[in-house]
Amino acid sequence: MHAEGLGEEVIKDCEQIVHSEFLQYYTQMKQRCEEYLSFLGSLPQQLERNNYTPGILPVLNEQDTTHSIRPECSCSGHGKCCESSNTESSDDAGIQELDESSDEDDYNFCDTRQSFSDSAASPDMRMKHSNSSNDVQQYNHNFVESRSGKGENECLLLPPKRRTKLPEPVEKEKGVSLWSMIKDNVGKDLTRVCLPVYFNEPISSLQKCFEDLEYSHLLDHAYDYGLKGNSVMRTLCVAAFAVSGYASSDGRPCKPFNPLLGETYEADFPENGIRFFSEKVSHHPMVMACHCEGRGWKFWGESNVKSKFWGQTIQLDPVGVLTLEFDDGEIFKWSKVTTTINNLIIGRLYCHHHGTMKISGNRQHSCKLTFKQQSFLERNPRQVQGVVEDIGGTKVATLRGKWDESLYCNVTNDGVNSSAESTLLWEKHEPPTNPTRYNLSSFAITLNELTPNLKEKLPPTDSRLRPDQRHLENGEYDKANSEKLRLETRQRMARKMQDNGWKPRWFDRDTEDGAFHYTGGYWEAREQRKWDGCRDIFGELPDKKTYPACKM
Ligand SMILES: CC(C)CCC[C@@H](C)[C@H]1CC[C@H]2[C@@H]3CC=C4C[C@@H](O)CC[C@]4(C)[C@H]3CC[C@]12C
Repeated sequence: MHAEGLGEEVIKDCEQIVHSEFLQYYTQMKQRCEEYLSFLGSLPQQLERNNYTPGILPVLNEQDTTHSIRPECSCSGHGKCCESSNTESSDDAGIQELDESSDEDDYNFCDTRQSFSDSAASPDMRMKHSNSSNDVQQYNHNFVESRSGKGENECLLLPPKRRTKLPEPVEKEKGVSLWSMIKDNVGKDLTRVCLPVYFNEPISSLQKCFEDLEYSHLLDHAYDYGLKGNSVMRTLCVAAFAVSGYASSDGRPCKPFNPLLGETYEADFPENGIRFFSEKVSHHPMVMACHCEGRGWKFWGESNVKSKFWGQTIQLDPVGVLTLEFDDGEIFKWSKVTTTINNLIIGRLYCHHHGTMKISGNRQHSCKLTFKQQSFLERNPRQVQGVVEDIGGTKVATLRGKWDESLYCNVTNDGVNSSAESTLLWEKHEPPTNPTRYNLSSFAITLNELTPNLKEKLPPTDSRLRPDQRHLENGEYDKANSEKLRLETRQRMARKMQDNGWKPRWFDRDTEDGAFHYTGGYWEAREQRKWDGCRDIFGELPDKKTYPACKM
């Protein structure tokens, strides 16, 4: 370059660029090697677990790819935390249905076909922050990229190929206005109004719970940071994870399906190193319990929202605590903040999240996050701010960003900012290239996929087998509506079943109003396709003779 007459400064710049690109490449390769090594390390166990004949390798690029997560459950973390949440709103990984009390029970279904303008979801493109490129940020970027589907084919783990779009709708969309549905119910509790399927998205609330784990890699980072003794970064990553669960709620105007009592959902995502399971454990009140195992951590909780209808808005206050336990014994607990759904009657329906979330750890650090209340004149809505404090209450790090965009942190030393530059902790994935009318994220698009291979392995209770939801996904609206009505008739028996002592199949609780915890055994039962006690909840109503057999 000297010989070509280039100036010293230009040469330095070039060196810098080459150096930073090399560093980026190096980090990426290191990451991939680590994943590959951990995968290789887990192979003998997997082969043993799956009884593969020696010499015959399992097929890896299928939906049911096995991975290195221990199947057993540990709920030892319950109640160990030094402090629990201070928010009255709370909840689990989760998500639940708007209709908390009687959902579609006393339905007054009317099939008015007018304009369904509210749901014209348009995924808005947001400005990307082009900020500092330090190691953590780069590491996160690479990680996000290798998991976001872009780098899918290069990934050494050969993850199952997941779909990138929903099926083309069979029928033309029907237009129905929400106002036409609720105008005859003014003064009644809107949550009790039964809506036709056009207001639903083809996702059940159990699947929606799993959406909170889209950015589970943050927990993998948190685990690694903790092992290296960096407790502040661990706490920051946990906080980023807790916020990231809200990202997919942006611009989603439709209602998830309310699962039937005993409905379940499994998500085996070896490419993310996680295995998730959830069950609807109570209909009155509506509660879903979930349990997820990742690399070095477990996450569990239950979701249950208390809703208040204010006319043009609905306020949802989640109830329940989420627990995250790392394999080294560190535990964090938190509760979700309040969600308000706005513009129910006029305008574009949207929701916002507000309140304080206290993430309490049982060791050195805890974090307090504030989801700012949205004001009418707010120029910068959806903001989240937070502080990480040590046990003595000293502020050691701050966090800021937006729940629908990204989060940055600043670690402070002795109360002084150690660097003026913020570090990117988390950034929302790009919207899908094939947008859906429900505005689902790329991750959400994959959740209801049912391959023939997976179908064979599922229990009869899995959300993917729910016929009305499947019809909606296929754009068969009339069939979806009639199946929805049939299942709602069935659902009306749920209260009776619960009163008669119905018990969830995979979760249990110590006291009548205690927290549900996973009793284990789902993945083991799946290996043997032994679905004892799992009824065909989506089939025709059982006749009187067989009815008492349903675990009453
Ligand atoms: C009347 C109908 C059409 C309105 C549609 C309402 C949609 C937007 C509502 C229905 C149920 C709601 C969800 C219910 C519960 C939770 C859990 C909470 O911790 C985060 C928000 C979240 C995930 C809500 C997001 C908004 C939601 C999906």
